Amino acid sequence: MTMGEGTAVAVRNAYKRYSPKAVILDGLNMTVAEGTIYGLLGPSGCGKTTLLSSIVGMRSLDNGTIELSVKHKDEVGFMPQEIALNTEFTIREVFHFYGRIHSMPPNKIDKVGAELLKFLELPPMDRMVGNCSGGQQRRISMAVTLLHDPKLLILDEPTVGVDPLLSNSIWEYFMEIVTTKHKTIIITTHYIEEAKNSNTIGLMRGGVLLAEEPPGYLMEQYHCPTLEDVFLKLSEKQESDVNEQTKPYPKKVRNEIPLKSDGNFKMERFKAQLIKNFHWTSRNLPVTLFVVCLPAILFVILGQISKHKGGDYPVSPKPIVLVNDEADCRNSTPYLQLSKNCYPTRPFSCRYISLIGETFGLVNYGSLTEGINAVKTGRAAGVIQFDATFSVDLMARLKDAAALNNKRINGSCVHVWLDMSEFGSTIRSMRELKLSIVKMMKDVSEECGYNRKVAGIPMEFKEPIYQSQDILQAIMPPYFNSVAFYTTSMFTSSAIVMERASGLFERSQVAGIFLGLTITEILVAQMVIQIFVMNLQNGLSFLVLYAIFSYPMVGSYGLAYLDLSLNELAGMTYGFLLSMLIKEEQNVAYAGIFTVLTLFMLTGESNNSYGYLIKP
Ligand SMILES: Nc1ncnc2c1ncn2[C@@H]1O[C@H](COP(=O)(O)OP(=O)(O)OP(=O)(O)O)[C@@H](O)[C@H]1O
Repeated sequence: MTMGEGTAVAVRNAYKRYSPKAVILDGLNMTVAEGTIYGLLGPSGCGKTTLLSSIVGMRSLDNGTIELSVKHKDEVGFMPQEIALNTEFTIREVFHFYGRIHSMPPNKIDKVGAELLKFLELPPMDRMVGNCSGGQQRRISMAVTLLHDPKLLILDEPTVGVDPLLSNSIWEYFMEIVTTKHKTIIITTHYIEEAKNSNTIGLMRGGVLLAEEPPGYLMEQYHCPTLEDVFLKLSEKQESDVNEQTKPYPKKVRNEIPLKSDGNFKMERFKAQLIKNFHWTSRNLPVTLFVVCLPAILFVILGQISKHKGGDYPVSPKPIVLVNDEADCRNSTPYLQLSKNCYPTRPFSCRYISLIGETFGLVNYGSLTEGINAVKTGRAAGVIQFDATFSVDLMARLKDAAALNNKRINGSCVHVWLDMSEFGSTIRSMRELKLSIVKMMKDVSEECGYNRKVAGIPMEFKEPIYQSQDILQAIMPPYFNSVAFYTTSMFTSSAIVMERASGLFERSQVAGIFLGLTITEILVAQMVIQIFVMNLQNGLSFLVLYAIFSYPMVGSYGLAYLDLSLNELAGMTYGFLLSMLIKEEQNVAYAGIFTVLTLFMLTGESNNSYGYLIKP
C-alpha cells in the first residue's frame, strides 16, 4: 500500500482481538490528513486506545497495515490515557528526562518547559508530580507530549479533568499549531461538543469507523443538530445492516512497528535513563537503604551471637534437668575405686556434670517423670539421667566392652531427652553433650593408664580444608549470597515493574526507550545504578563482618568480593527476567521470596547446619 499525498496516518483493514470472542478492530480503515485535527469518537471500550497504541507501535495488529508520514519516534508525541509520570520527580526532572530522550539541549528544555507551564496553568517547576492534583498531572502529561514539538500528536483523552476555560484554550492552541506549524493531531475525547473543533471526525463502533467526515458535513448530511444524534443514527443503521454471514477472522501476520528509533544505544537516551534511575534510587531511600543495609544488619545480629558464644549458636537459655540416680554431686565427692590401679576421685556422672555445667544451666530433679514434665511445660530444654551404676558400668565398658551384657551397656549410657523444637540451639546442645562425654571418657582413660584416643569414636576430624567447623562461620557465605541475590533481584525487578505500573514504559516506548533495540539502554542504565548500590551493600557488609566482628577470612578478600558480585549479577539478571514475565509488583515480590526459599531449602545452603550434627 502506498499512502496518498498529504496523508499523515493511513490504517487499512486493521484487525485486532484480545480473545477469539472479543474482536476489537474488525477490518477498520482510517485516513488522517496532514495538518489537521482528527477527533476519534466512540463509546467506552470500543477500541480507541487499542487503535491509537497500534498506530504508535505499542501494540501490533493481527492483520492489516498502518502507514505514517513520519518515520521516526522523535516525530511523535503520545499522551497515554494514564498519567504515566514518575510521581517522585519534580516537574523539571520529568521535563528533562523526556527532553533528553528527544535529544533536546537542557536550556531549550527549560525554555519550552516554562512556556508550557504558563500556558497549561501548571504549578512551579520544582513541585513534585505526586504533589500535583489529578488535573494538573494530566496537564503535565500533556506538556511532556508537546515538549519536543512533534509533528504528529496522538492524545488519548487529553482534556479529562480540565476546566472548560482551559480546555477551550487547549483546543485553540491545537487549532493554532495545526494551522501555523502544519502539525497533525489525533485526539480521543468523551466530550463530543469539543470534538466539533476537529477537521475530521471518526465515529468508531463495532470495530470499524461508521463515518469519517468533517463534523459540519456529518450533521448536514444526516440532518442532525448534534454529533451525538449523528452517532445514534449511524449506530442504528449499523445494527440494521448487520450481515448474518460472519466473515472469517483473517490469519495473524507479523506487522512491522511503523516507527523506528535511533539504533541500539544512544548516549543521550542512556543518560536520561541513568539520571532518572539515580533520582528514583535517591527518592526511594527506604528501599535503597533496605537493600544496602539488610545483609549488614543480619551480620550484626549473627556477629553479636558469635561474639558471645565463641562463634557458635547459643544453647537454649532454659536449664537442663539432671536426674542423677548415681550420686548427689552437690553434697559429696565420694571416693571411687573402680579397679586395682584406678582411683578416680569423683563419680563419672559428677565429672560429666561439671564439664557440661560450663555451657548449660543445670537444675536437679528427683524423678525422670518430673524432669520430662518440666520440658513439656517449657521450663527446661532437656533432661539428662544417670543410672545408679553409671560409673562402674562405664569403667567396665572402657576396659572390655565386648564382655558387657545389655543391662550394663545401658547403665553406662548418659540418657538424654531434648526439646528439639529450637533447631539451631538444639544442634549446638547435642554437640556439646557429645563432646563432653568423649572428653570425660578420654580423661578417665588417661587417668587409668589407657591411651586417651581409645575412648573417642574411631574417627578424627582434621582442620577443614574449606570453611570452618564453627557453624556461624560456615553458614555466613551462603547466607550472604542468598541475601545478596534476593536484594539485587528484588531491587532490579521492582524498579522496572513500578515504572511499568505507572505507565511510564508506554510513554517512553514511543519516545524510543524500551521495546525493540533500545532495551540495551534500559539494561545498562539499571546495571550502573545497581552496581553502585551493590558495592555500597558489599562494602558495608564486609566492614561489619571483617572489620567490626573480625571474622576470619580463610581465602582471599578479592575473590570473596568477586564471588559475591557475580552472584549479585545473577540476581540482577533474574530480576530483569522476573520483571519481564510478571506484571504486578507484589507478584514479583512473591516470586522472589519463592525463588530464594527454594534455593535455600533445596540447594544445600541451609544444609550446613545439618552437616554440623555429625561433626564430633
Ligand atoms: N490487553 C488487553 N487484554 C484484553 N482485553 C483488552 C486489553 N486491552 C483492552 N482490552 C479490551 O478491549 C476493549 C477495547 O479497549 P480500549 O481501551 O481500546 O477501549 P477504548 O475505546 O479506548 O475505551 P475508553 O474510551 O473507555 O478508554 C475493551 O473491552 C477492553 O476491556
